[in-house]
Amino acid sequence: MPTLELRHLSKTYPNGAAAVRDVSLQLPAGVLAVMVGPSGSGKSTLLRLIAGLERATSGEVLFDGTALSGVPPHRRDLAMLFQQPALYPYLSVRGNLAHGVKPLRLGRGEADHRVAEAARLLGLEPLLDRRPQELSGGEAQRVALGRALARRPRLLLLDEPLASLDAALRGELRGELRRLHAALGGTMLCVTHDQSEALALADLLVVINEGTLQQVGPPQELYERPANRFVAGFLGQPGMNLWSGRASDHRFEADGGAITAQIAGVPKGDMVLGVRAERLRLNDEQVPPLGRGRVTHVEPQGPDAVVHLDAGGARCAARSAAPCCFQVGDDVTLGAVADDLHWFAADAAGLRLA
Ligand SMILES: Nc1ncnc2c1ncn2[C@@H]1O[C@H](COP(=O)(O)OP(=O)(O)OP(=O)(O)O)[C@@H](O)[C@H]1O
Repeated sequence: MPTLELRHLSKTYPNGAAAVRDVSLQLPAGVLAVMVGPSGSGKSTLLRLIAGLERATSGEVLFDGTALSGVPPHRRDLAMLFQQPALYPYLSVRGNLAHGVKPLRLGRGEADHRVAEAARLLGLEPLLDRRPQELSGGEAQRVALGRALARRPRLLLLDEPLASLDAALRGELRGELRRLHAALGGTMLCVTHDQSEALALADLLVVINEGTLQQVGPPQELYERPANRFVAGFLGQPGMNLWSGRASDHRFEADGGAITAQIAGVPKGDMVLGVRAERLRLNDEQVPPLGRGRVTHVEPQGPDAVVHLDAGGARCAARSAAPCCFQVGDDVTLGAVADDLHWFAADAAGLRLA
């Protein structure tokens, strides 16, 4: 039985914003799921609906098969962690952790044990007597996480918990979240708009756009076989190269004519060709050619570089090992093996064809 199930969940705010549209989703027990999507795509609204902080316009949230409508937030066996940790300024770290378990009315011994365990797991022991204003941003976020974990909720909802931290701390806390999840079990649903964070964290990735669920699955599967053009373009740094064009007689020609490819097994007509930047080969005679492009700029990224190109008026990008041998203005051959070509419908839904 899945822990959390959303059935045809929709939310339209009184101002007419349709933030969540007919979302159905099942999260198996014990999974670390990460929801990702652009700003304004409805991620926070979905979390708030699950937590009971917003009322759904239609549809249901079920927990272990039981509908939660009418169950107030504090009666749901879940904890929610926000982007800005809301700690009680007049309580010490110990007091803040203890406050998390207060509503559970545990015996003194058990409450103390939960606080000590959360402090140990999150490395907060040296900070237990400090006040929130004496903590760094990362420490404060760890206390908020510890307070949520001390309750041992069966479902932990995290809304951009790492967004206010610098890159190094984000990486550290990301590792901690994974470790805590492995140590404590329970189901976690974490929201982020940072897709590289999502790829690194998730057992299960949930992609949402304009309030609509786009695809759910293991991150690598979504990266390698995106279900539609949105997922293809959203995941990846940079997102997948996408060329609109037309196919006929086993041959695709992109608008502008600079890119062509052989195709089999897809219908004729308007469609979109996709190739991941790391699979787009430059001046590589070993792979079938797709066409030609001109280098517009080169972005060094340490171990490799992103080479941006113009191919017949369409922009695209390729990854090239460092040191990068391409320069602005270079005219290069683009190529890719057949297995690295993705085909999508040209209509608004943009579903994967092959
Ligand atoms: N309380 C509200 N009243 C009216 N409209 C709202 C409210 N909260 C959110 N919205 C609208 O609903 C849509 C989804 O917002 P939501 O905050 O859920 O998106 P998000 O994906 O979490 O965005 P972000 O990544 O920027 O936090 C947006 O169009 C937003 O303007």
